[in-house]
Amino acid sequence: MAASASSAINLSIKPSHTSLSWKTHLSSTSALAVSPLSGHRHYPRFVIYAVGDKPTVLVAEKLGEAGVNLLKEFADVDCSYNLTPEELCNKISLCDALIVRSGTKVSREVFESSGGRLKVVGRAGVGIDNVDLAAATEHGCLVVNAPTANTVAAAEHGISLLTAMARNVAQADASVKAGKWLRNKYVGVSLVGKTLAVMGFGKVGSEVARRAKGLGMHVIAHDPYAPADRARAIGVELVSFDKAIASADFISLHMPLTPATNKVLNDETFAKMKKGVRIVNVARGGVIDEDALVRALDAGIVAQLQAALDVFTVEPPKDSKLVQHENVTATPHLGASTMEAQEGVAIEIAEAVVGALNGELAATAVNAPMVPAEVLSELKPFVALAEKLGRLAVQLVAGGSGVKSVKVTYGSARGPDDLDTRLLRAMITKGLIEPISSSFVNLVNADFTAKQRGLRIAEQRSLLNGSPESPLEFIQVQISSVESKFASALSDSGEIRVEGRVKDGIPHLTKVGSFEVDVSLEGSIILCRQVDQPGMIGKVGSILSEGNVNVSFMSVGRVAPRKHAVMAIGVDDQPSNEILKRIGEIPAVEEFVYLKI
Ligand SMILES: NC(=O)C1=CN([C@@H]2O[C@H](COP(=O)(O)OP(=O)(O)OC[C@H]3O[C@@H](n4cnc5c(N)ncnc54)[C@H](O)[C@@H]3O)[C@@H](O)[C@H]2O)C=CC1
Ligand SMILES: O=C(O)C(=O)COP(=O)(O)O
Repeated sequence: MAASASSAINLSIKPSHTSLSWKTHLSSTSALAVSPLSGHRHYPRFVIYAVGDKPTVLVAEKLGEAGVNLLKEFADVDCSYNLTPEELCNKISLCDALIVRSGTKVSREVFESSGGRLKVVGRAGVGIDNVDLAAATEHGCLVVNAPTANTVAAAEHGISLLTAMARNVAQADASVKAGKWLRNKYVGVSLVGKTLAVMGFGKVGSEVARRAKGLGMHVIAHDPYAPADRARAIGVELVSFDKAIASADFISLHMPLTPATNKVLNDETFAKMKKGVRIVNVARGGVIDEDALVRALDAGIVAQLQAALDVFTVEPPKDSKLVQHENVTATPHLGASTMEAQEGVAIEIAEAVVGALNGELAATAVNAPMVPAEVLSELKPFVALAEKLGRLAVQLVAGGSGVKSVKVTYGSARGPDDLDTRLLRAMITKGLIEPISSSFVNLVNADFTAKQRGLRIAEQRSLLNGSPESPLEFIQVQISSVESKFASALSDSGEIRVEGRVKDGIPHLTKVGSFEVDVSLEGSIILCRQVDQPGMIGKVGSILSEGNVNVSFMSVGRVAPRKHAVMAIGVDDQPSNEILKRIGEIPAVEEFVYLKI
């Protein structure tokens, strides 16, 4: 059994508004808390739900036509380019999704201004450094990108800059246009046999490496996370950062901008480079300390240092010293700008955004687990079960208790590595939190919301014998250190315990406390503890039928004949207060609770 846990503060249970019970806990039949999204809850939708019939997608930067057309089949599309930050914040509360490229800052203010409506941000490209991911996650907003369609375009642009810089193409072009003919001034250097250090050996970096090999260069790479066999397959040696920058004639940057890569080329690192090194940056401006680069260029610390830059810390760049420098070749962030890449990126992001708005898990999710499609289809019924068990368990907690600690046990015949529980944990969290708060919980923000509310969820596996055909046999949810409004839901060790299984694709409640029951988790449930005796099912059934409440399922779990029994009754309709009161007044009924699923 493996256990993992998230950290905790305190989750207070408000006075019951989603469940009713008599005898052990008297409360009124106040209105049920129904979120505007609750109509979708019975579907295994993982991430988000579109609000209204047609969602609205704001496309804030130029997107290829094929992508816009694809979006229009599904959504109202508002293509508004060049919005100021204020205009974006004003518009966003009317949008379910936002699509941007690198030119739009999707800041915390954008998420805060959305009033909870913004559910997907699509980045039509790779780098997501212009999106505040922490704020997106806190607001339950999925961020997806289009990570593959512009790889070749960026690699080709890197190679263009490399070759153009080696032969002073940009400078020579400008001088010819200025009426000069300076054949001696613009003598270049050859690429063949020179060492190229590729910094960041991911998709773009490895394509640059492949092309540079074709130009006869000796290619080394630095990437702490790249698999050695991928490098070996292309004939590239992975080396340390210091070795890469010290031995390179050319350095090409292809890592993302992160706290670790911010200004990774600086005064200190420039000083370690070879004389005459040439640097290409098609990644992000922020990986170079631009002031240090200007200093290195000016001081000639590195003789004939040259740089070819497609990206800048601030775009368009404000530092004219850098872009005006004679040894600098500059392009306006054109790496992804080919016709082919832009069409590809537009389709890739439109499909991801539409999928996410339809509640599918996105394969390119940046701030949520990516679950392969085949795993997803297997897990679907268990995802529904997980949410319902969470929802039931929390409704069994007596008002005033603080839920801090939840233990989830997954009963499975599969090996420990064969079950991805992130989705299940998120849905249990959703079930636990939504009935008692106004929070909207989804796969994106489940762990964050749990942590923020002080809800610790420990997961463990119970390895079962038997056929591993199904990913799971049962899920058990236990809430410890709380009082229950239905004492029979407490296990021998004092935790609220509910357990469920999937039968014929439908989630069933199969255990409450120590009592075995079997009731399908659809509609709502009445749990009743009574002294086991003939006629109980009939009595409860006839009271419900007098209230025109349709019973979908009934099951009785008992410890022994004529001793205590728990009756679980599935009902399609919500019984009135009066009907519930009459059930409570049956003399053999010791306690009961009405639970909304
Ligand atoms: N100029 C442009 O228009 C374009 C720029 N880009 C930028 O290029 C960069 C790379 O893109 P992809 O190759 O698609 O991403 P990727 O994720 O496939 O590759 C990035 C690589 O950088 C590595 N890395 C992470 N931290 C590192 C560190 N501290 N030192 C060295 N390597 C590190 C990662 O392990 C990964 O292998 C991104 O910043 C992206 O935004 C991408 C496309 C177009
Ligand atoms: O994909 C990336 O990371 C890029 O930098 C491309 O940016 P763009 O979409 O052209 O603004």
